[in-house]
Amino acid sequence: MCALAWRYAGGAFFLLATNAFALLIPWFLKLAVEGLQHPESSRFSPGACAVVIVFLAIGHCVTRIFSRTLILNAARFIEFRIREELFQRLLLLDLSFFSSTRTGDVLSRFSNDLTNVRMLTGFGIMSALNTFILYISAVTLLWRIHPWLTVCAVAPFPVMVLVVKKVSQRMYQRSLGAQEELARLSSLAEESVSSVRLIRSYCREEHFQALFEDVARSYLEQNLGMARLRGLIIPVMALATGAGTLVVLFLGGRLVIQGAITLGDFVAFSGYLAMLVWPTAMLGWILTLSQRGAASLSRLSEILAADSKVTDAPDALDLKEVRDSIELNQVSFSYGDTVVLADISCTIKAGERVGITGPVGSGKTTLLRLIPRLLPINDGMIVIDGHDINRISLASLRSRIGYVPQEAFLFSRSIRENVAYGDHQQAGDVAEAVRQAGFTEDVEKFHEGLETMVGEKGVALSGGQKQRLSIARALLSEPDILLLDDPLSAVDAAREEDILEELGRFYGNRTVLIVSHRLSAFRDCHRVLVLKEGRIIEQGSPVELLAQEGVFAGMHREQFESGDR
Ligand SMILES: Nc1ncnc2c1ncn2[C@@H]1O[C@H](COP(=O)(O)OP(=O)(O)OP(=O)(O)O)[C@@H](O)[C@H]1O
Repeated sequence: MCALAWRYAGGAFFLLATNAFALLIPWFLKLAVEGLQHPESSRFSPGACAVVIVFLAIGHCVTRIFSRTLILNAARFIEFRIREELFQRLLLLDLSFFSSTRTGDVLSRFSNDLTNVRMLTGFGIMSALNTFILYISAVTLLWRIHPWLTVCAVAPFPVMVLVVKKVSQRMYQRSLGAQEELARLSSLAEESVSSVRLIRSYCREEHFQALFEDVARSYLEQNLGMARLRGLIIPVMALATGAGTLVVLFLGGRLVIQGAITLGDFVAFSGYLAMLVWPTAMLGWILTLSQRGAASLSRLSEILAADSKVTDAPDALDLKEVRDSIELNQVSFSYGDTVVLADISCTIKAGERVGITGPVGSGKTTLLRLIPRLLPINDGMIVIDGHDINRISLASLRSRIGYVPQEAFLFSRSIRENVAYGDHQQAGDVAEAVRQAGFTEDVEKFHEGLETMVGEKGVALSGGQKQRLSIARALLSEPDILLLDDPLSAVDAAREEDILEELGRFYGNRTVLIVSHRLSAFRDCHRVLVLKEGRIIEQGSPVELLAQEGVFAGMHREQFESGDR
């Protein structure tokens, strides 16, 4: 049996013990009362009963601690494992999952849904077990004292279960609402803090103040509503207990007078009935908890069971180095029903530098993302060094490729750590990569050089600096293939010249694909592909394309005239 099952089994054992101790207390109270009434015929003196009750109370307390610790900790372990697995799955999921799922939604699965599952597997299971044990044993004992009195006394209980279930459901809705308002409040506060300059320059302080007040008020109302509901539960329980006690007092009292039950029986009966009140209220809560937990489990399993199209084939091979060409054979790609790339075929020889340009949305980024398998190929095939990339292990394929995405993502760490991010062996020369990316001059201006912290998402760096850091990160791993997605869009023309000079030296024998709107980025390229609506409409060396007088030549003319070369 696994450790978790042992914890639950141990927890159940201690729950049994704790209930046994609890149930014996009213029984000894009964014996004590009978001892007081008939000292001559009773087996235990009231004093002996009091001592036993003290020991029973201690036993009850100790076993309760063990049962709670074992079961609630088991739930914590379950939560820990699901969280781990969830995160592992998230890192493996296809990019399409992230395009179709909101970040807030993913985060809420990590917080709300995991909490619901923990509550179900901890408190839920413990309370269900406890209620089950207590009901079986207490009702049996009540029945033994007097069957009809038992039926009358527990009659109001189903009403209590229904009311608590209803109230706890509404409380859950309120708590969801409150959490959503809190999330809105936090993101509004974060947005306001990060855009404080913009708010001031447009004199929008009052507007944001009013917006914040609205959300804060709605958060307050949700919480007040929750407090009102919570306040309802106690009177409901008191009502049900009172009704039960009234029945016991009225009917039970008469039974004592008639001599059908003893006074001790009456005391024990009242004790057992009181013990049932809390577990009965719990029953309503457990029902809500299990509905909520089941819904959360199914939301979590959507991620846990989500299919990833980009995975390693069972017999995936390791790509040690890339010596040969990259071939694209009739490659197509669609986002849903929208065709983004159609029938792309071309061969990029080893060491060739290929520029890719075309209008906005023509599929350039998508084409680059297909090569390291960041997106799955819908149709056709990409072959590197004679191997279909779907048969190459993802880790080895990606380790041979340096990819500089359009938007540089930086972690809030130092420049050095950001550059060395992909260098698992920490063998690369960070300073050299920084130099090759044309970033040295900027780094030297910072007091702490490479150790400068870049702030959250690199707020302390300019757009161009972020891009160059991103290039340095890709260069550090000395890749055989370099994929650059508009890497110089935020870099000024003078700096672009220097970076291209440095990059040109780094290119060496590497195969390079560089996407750019600025044609000047293609100065070292042997060939340029022009994409339009997902198809290659022109290709050739820059000189050949200029001579063709097509789209490329038109773009060149425009940029030449506007001075953006
Ligand atoms: N995650 C996505 N989900 C749905 N459609 C997408 C997604 N990403 C891109 N697209 C669409 O695919 C098309 C091609 O996008 P892509 O980013 O490849 O174009 P691009 O040529 O690189 O554009 P740009 O020059 O602006 O960088 C666009 O029409 C875009 O709207």
